[in-house]
Amino acid sequence: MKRPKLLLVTKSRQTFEVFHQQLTEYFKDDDLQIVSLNEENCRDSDLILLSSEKLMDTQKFPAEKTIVSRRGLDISKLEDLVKLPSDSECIVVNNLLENTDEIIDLLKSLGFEFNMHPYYPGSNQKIDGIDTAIVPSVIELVPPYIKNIIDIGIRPLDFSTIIEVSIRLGLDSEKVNSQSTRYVKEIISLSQKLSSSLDIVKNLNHQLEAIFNTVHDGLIATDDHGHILKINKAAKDILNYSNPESILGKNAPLLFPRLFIENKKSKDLKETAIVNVNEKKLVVNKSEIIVNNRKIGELTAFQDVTRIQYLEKSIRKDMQKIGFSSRYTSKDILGSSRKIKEIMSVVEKIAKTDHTVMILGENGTGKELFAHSIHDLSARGDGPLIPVNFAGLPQSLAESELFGYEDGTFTGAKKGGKQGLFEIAHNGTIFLDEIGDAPLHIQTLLLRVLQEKQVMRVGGRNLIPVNVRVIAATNKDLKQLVKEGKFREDLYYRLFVLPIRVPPLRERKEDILDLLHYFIENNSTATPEISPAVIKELLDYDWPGNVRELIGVVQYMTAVMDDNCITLNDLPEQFREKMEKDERQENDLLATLQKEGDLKEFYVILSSLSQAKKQMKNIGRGKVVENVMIEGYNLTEQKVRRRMAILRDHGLIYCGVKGKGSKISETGEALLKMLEPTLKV
Ligand SMILES: Nc1ncnc2c1ncn2[C@@H]1O[C@H](COP(=O)(O)OP(=O)(O)OP(=O)(O)O)[C@@H](O)[C@H]1O
Repeated sequence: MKRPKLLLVTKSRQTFEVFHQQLTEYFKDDDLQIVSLNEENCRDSDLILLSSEKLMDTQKFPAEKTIVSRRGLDISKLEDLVKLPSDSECIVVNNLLENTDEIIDLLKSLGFEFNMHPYYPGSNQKIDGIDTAIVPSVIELVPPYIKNIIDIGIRPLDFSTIIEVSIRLGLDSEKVNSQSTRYVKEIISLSQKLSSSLDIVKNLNHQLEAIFNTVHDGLIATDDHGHILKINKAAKDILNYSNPESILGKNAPLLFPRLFIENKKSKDLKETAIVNVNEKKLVVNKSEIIVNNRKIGELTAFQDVTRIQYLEKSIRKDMQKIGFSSRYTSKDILGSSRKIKEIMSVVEKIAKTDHTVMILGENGTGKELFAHSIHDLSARGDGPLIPVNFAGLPQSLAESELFGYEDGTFTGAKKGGKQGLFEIAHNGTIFLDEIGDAPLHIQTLLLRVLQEKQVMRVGGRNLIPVNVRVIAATNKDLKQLVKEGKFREDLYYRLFVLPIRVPPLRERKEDILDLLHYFIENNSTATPEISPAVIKELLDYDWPGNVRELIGVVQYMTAVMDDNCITLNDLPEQFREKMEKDERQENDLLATLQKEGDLKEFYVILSSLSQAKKQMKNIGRGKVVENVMIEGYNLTEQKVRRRMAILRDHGLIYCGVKGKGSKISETGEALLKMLEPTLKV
């Protein structure tokens, strides 16, 4: 059988080669002879295949055996086109306007909706803002300002043209069929790729939708004309929108005028506006939605302030639970002494200022209690109160605890870094307890925060502004530490803006009874009876550990007492020592007095002075001798003088100089009381 001859007419050599290769893939060499254009071939070819209709005009081809090829796209190059967003602006480049238009038409017919502008030699227009070109292999024609070139390659013959060639030449179509399987496979693989990326997009969309609806902020996305593109559940809840009809596409400013129109007053998009809607106060923020460098609409985000206030409250409650808020208020400070009343009135005044406070006082006097009260009474009372105790803070940790650290600063450091206590105390108060124990390098950093009101995390480079009030406390003599070079003088002056001194308990003994009764009530179910002797011991005691020691003593007494009654036996160790010492001293005194004379003689001298004291009188030796005689004791003035000197030497009486008379002391009265039961006549 004669081998049919196909004349292939193309404009370029490259196209000829692509077509040739394609046809020989489908038809065996011995089935079909493919030839290029010359006169002879034109005459005796069985079929003429033109690559483009334009070629019809170049020469008179016999119409009955001429077909114009339909051209497709190289599937292997389609992927880049598919990835290009559908509303992209691009130029389509080719050698002639009509060839360019042909590609544009083809792409449109395939469903690509890019904004395509023809570009060919001589068109010379520069289209602003376009940086993508679609080009069938002729990359050299692409203008230099284009950054993104999508080469779709030389467009091959459309599959239908190959089928037509096979039919017109009466060729075996079995091979064509088998080849078509490969073509279909390519399409399937491409569409699989596409559908898997579509799946990813679908999943992403799904996740975005979920996030959109999970946030508590109201979110409304609108297009450039204010039509709603998307609205989340929170937005509908906040705006009380329960209309079941679809809200998408509706005009947002018409539907929610207060939210959109009132908010328009803020010119700056980033500005936050407060708008009243349905008796709710909403904080509104707007931002632009930008896609491919183009603004396509706006996102309006809003929160119900009442909800924020509620959240703040519950956070504050949580902070209280973990100790980040004041545990005590001024009502917790007990005591009715003049000193405590004075200090409370100072505390109230100090609390109204925002200055640094330095609380001085011995251990256990209640410095922490005062710090909490100042914070609680201040304008920062609703903010955090962060206590830092330098006595218990390891030196190695002090800096990172106070100032925080950045991610990756040390091995084992928390991912994402950690806030320091100063940052946590923002808008509140930091209580620097036992400040005298702060290491010198930390003192330097503290000074910097106090001066600059900014902190820098360990390993960080940014300064973080903090608004924190400082209350410091110490039981040490800071002035002395400054002299010894252990405390920075500049920090000392920074801290001593408002110093207050909490007096030790022994200087305000009136408070002992208030505190005693309060703590006893707190430590026992039924209020116990307290023997007066115990009260006397408690009032006489020096309380080196102050209120903290008193709490301990009450706990001890209520634990060991019998029959709900506290007696001398229930006093703890430190009292027993004192009582034994007192007893020893008493016995020593009695022994000394007895050595010097009759105890009764001392008794009458003391009793005579005690009587005079009751009458608010100081009496001289002569009067004492007189009184002693009245009592029936015949003591010479000399003897009386000697006994009075002994009493004076033991602190039982005071003797005035030059006839000013003498007076019984408190210890003298105590001894008198002790001797009374046995010696009183
Ligand atoms: N005036 C007061 N009224 C009621 N409780 C008090 C009073 N003063 C102190 N306390 C109680 O005494 C205990 C010790 O007080 P706080 O810890 O405030 O003393 P501090 O001076 O800070 O001691 P330190 O210097 O040892 O830290 C606490 O339990 C506190 O509640």
